[in-house]
Amino acid sequence: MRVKICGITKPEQADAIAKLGATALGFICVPGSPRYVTPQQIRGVVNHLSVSVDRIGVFANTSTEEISQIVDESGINAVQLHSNESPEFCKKLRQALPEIEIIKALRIRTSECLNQAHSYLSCVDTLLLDAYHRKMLGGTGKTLDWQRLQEFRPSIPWLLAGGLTPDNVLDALTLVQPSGIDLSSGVERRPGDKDLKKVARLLEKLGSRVEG
Ligand SMILES: O=C(O)c1ccccc1N[C@@H]1O[C@H](COP(=O)(O)O)[C@@H](O)[C@H]1O
Repeated sequence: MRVKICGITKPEQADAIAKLGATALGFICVPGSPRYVTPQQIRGVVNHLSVSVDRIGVFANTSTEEISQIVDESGINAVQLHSNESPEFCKKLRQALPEIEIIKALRIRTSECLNQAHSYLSCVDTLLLDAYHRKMLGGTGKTLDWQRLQEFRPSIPWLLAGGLTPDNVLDALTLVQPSGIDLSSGVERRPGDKDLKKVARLLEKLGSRVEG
């Protein structure tokens, strides 16, 4: 299982989290988020890494041109689209960045929102489910109704996000079978400042479920 720790801002925390066994680090490229980092800051973190992990940039309604430029400048190898990006936009981005993993986040307000997944299956590599919040795009700490996700088995890999913590992650995983999980506020002291003890506890709880 993939384990993504999102909202990284500090080079030394990124390297420590990767060494603890996380398989992906997430960087918020959404201005206005308290976890926002510039492409140069991401480059600083990526250059500081001593182990190999996926480096995922999180975007919200950003143009393909701007995403391509940030990919070049920062050294990320995956792009997470966390707003209202259409399947057509995802196809255009795939053409612009054929080597880059594209992850489409769906913010789930009602069970019907899960039906949107079908439209993205042929144009992205991975889906991500996050909880809907009226005012915030992400990093909300709000959980999804895992019971209602039991039948969610898309034909492409998917990540479960939304309010996961070291304390509730195993409860979530007894109900749903995602290909990976994504945590931000559940493993931090304050936005952008990760709590390494919480990350260690998370990875300890996951044990052999984490992919090698
Ligand atoms: O974290 C943010 O500030 C953020 C801003 C804009 C879009 C997405 C954002 N974060 C995403 O939120 C989920 C997890 O949040 P949490 O674990 O509930 O705190 C994750 O997918 C992040 O990439």
